Amino acid sequence: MAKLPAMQRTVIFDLDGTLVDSRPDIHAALNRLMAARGQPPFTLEEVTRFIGDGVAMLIQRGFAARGLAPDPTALPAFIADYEANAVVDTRLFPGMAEALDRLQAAGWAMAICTNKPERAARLLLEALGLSGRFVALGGGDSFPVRKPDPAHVLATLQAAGGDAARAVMVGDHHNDIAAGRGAGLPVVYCGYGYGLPEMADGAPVVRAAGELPEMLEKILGK
Ligand SMILES: O=C(O)COP(=O)(O)O
Ligand SMILES: [Mg+2]
Repeated sequence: MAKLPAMQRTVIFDLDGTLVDSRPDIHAALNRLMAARGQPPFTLEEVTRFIGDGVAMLIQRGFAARGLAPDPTALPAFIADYEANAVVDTRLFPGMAEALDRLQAAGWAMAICTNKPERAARLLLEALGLSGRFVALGGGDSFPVRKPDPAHVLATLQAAGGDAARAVMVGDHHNDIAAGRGAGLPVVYCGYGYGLPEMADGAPVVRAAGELPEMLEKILGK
C-alpha cells in the first residue's frame, strides 16, 4: 500500500515577546498617551507587565496605575499612534530570522496567534518584511475570543490549514500556555520574552530563539 504523505506540521507563534521585541514602541506610544493626559512616563519594566492581554487591557492597566478614570477616547488614540509608529525600534529577537529559515527549510508551516489587534500586527510584519513567512494570522480582534481562550489558537490553526495532532504553540505568557494546552497542543515557553518565569507552568523552555528549531523537532519530529 502506498504510504500516505506525512501531515503538515504547523507551529503557531505568539507575536509580542516571542517573535519580536515590540516593547520599545509600545512603551513609547503608551507614554505619549499618558503625557497627553499630563501623566508621568512609565518605565519599560512597568509597561512590560501591562502587555499580554491586548491593547484595551494595556491601557486599562496604565490608567489604573495612575488612578485615571476610564476614557473611551484613549483606545482609538493609542491604536492610531501605535499603528503609525509600530516599527521604530521593534525588531525580531536575535537569532529569530535564522530560526524561521531553519523551520521553513524543515517544512514547518508557520502561523501567528497574537492578542495584538490584527491590523497593527499585519503592519508590523509588513514593515519587518515578514508577511510572506506566515500562512495565517489570528489577531486579538480577529475572532470573538482571544488568548487564553483555546478557540483563538484553534481558529488560527484552522486558517493555517493545520491539524491539532501536528501542531505546537510557542509563546512567552501564561495566556499562550493556557490557550495552547486548552487547544490540546504541546506548548513551548520563550524564557527570553516578557513573561515571568512561573508563567512557563511546567512547559519546556527555550532561552533564545536559536533553540526553537531543535526544541520543535524534539516535540514533533517528522
Ligand atoms: O498585545 C498584547 O497584549 C500581547 O500580544 P501577544 O499576544 O502577541 O503577546
Ligand atoms: Mg507575547
